[in-house]
Amino acid sequence: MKEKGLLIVLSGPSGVGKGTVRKAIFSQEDTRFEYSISMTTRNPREGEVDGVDYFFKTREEFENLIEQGKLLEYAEFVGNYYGTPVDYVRETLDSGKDVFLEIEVKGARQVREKFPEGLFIFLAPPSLSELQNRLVTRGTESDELIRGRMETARKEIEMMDLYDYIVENDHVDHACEKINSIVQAEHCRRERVQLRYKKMLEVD
Ligand SMILES: Nc1ncnc2c1ncn2[C@@H]1O[C@H](COP(=O)(O)OP(=O)(O)OP(=O)(O)O)[C@@H](O)[C@H]1O
Ligand SMILES: Nc1nc2c(ncn2[C@@H]2O[C@H](COP(=O)(O)O)[C@@H](O)[C@H]2O)c(=O)[nH]1
Repeated sequence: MKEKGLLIVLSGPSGVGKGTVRKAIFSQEDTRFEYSISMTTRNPREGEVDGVDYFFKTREEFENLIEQGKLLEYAEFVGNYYGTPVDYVRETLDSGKDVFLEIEVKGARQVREKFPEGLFIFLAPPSLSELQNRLVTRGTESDELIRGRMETARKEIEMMDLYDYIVENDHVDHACEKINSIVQAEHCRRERVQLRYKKMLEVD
């Protein structure tokens, strides 16, 4: 039987740099991950493309997806819905490929319940003031929305211990290197465990 892929969940507060780090990882030639494009009800930002950055949905469409059980997880984040399409994730993992999710903390908790064998990585900011600085510099949210995201960030940072690994995003290159090393080490660990089971079963 084909080995299933690894489900990698990158989470952390808004503005910490999840998207930047994910794009840097995916721009590497030898990347072995498949990115799961999320659904959202928020309006596209300038330059965002439907089906590339997100699948943009109306609230009604999103609520229908929830009712039909089409989402692996979903959450309301500062006034908008965000969710992960379940069929894509399951089919890609079944085909043996690693799937990479970039989602907020409430969603990551739901994924943990359904996929306890997943690899959960929290991307942390060097400090709260640097987080705020990144949100302000990005310039995509109003002051009021930034305040909302910062309030949520404080609660999210309290959940950091629920993750398998915490990676500080001080420099994008360092964060990418750490994430790639964690995934590589996790694959080796899992292969060793499987080999040990196989041997045990052969002896019995
Ligand atoms: N290591 C870093 N040092 C300095 N600035 C960074 C770093 N990583 C990302 N940034 C900048 O911080 C801002 C927020 O980054 P990004 O949009 O990737 O965050 P995010 O966590 O994906 O946010 P959201 O969850 O809201 O989508 C961007 O302007 C980005 O260029
Ligand atoms: N629970 C989920 N959270 C998601 C998903 N896709 C993105 N996100 C997170 O939402 C916030 C806000 O995103 P933004 O693009 O409006 O800045 C951020 O933390 C994203 O990581 C998802 O499918 N599920």
